[in-house]
Amino acid sequence: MRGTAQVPASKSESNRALIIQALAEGGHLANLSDANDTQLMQRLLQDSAASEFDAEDAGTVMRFLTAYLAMTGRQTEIRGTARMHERPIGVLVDGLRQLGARIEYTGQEGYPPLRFLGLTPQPATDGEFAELTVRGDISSQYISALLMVGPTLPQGLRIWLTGKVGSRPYIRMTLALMQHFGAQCRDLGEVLEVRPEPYQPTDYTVEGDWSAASYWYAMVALAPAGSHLTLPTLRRHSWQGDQAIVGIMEQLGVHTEFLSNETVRLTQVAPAAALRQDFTDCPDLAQTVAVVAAALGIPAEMTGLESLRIKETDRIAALQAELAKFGGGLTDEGEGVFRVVSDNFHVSGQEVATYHDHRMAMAFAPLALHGPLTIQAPQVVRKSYPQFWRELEKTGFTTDPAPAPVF
Ligand SMILES: O=C(O)C1=C[C@@H](OP(=O)(O)O)[C@@H](O)[C@H](O)C1
Ligand SMILES: C=C(OP(=O)(O)O)C(=O)O
Repeated sequence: MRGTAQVPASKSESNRALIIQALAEGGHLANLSDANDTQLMQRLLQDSAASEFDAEDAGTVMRFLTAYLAMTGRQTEIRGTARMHERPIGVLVDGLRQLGARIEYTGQEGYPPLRFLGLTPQPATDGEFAELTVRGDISSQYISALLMVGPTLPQGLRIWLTGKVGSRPYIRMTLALMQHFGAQCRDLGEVLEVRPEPYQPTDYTVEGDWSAASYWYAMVALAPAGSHLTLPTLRRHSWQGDQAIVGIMEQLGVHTEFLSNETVRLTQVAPAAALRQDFTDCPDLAQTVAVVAAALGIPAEMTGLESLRIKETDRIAALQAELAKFGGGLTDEGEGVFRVVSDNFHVSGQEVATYHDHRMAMAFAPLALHGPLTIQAPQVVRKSYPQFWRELEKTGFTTDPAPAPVF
């Protein structure tokens, strides 16, 4: 395996930049992601008069747009796919209600769909900021959503975080982008503060997506000796926590060299005998790492996987079912510890179910380096990486059917 693979622009950065741009009422965004999640966010933000918004299966769209619609006082509704209606949103709705938003659940309490009935201006509190206490152990997206509307509130916002905070780097990314657009905000650990200073229209160029890059790392890890790959657009000084893939993959046999501040070259090194990794900060890397460790027969202990059960699918159950087809597994050792096991791992024409989850398709695809396999519903990749199958073909894989333009 040799060559260059293009990764998409970061969907997390793109979707934050779009919300902030809408609140800043200006600024040019370059290199927005072609991910469906981003294209969707862009379309919905342009459709300001819609009586109903469909966030489809995009968590960031559902959560960020909910805060945006609520705090701009819109009277409208938001819904999503059947799976989205199983992904909780109560923590965010509670926070927005405390800030004066009138929101109703039109289905099950605590879950989308939602109806927005307008905004009741809140009397100024004694303190400097409007204050919220928000638990951080379900999704960081609620916290990012609240932070981004913070500059528009008359008193700004102070958020006290409680519980184990997952996906922290995504909160830092939110604050960094807000600051880029002129917001005055501070990360004090358990407390996050946003001053009531408006955003300034500012330009921003979105960086390449480190979560998407993880699948190329997986391919280099599983490729024949002597393989190497170049990935442009990945920033050395990134706001994305999923850059953690650099350190994790070093242990799984992939070395990263920064050819410049925006290009990496991946080469092979000897892998470690075992891996222990906490995914609290980088949950989207878990599937990639589990599959590679199983395929290489490297015992891996994985922790911090709590949020995986409420993503596009129950990713723990999906990994367990699909790894088993190859002679691998993910065993629940209790107290939040999962172990990747593999016994005579072999790839010989198995069919991988993808559970409406782009990351299931992309995490299992690299196994094709060890034998033929079928990925069901390959179009799921459009959520974050529509060109994925095309890029695979460019680096020497053969897919049947060949990637269609819709991919
Ligand atoms: O804010 C974001 O852009 C994201 C935060 C993470 O979600 P959680 O905070 O729910 O873990 C991550 O899994 C998701 O893909 C994108
Ligand atoms: C969990 C993900 O996305 P979201 O929560 O935004 O749907 C993901 O992209 O892996």
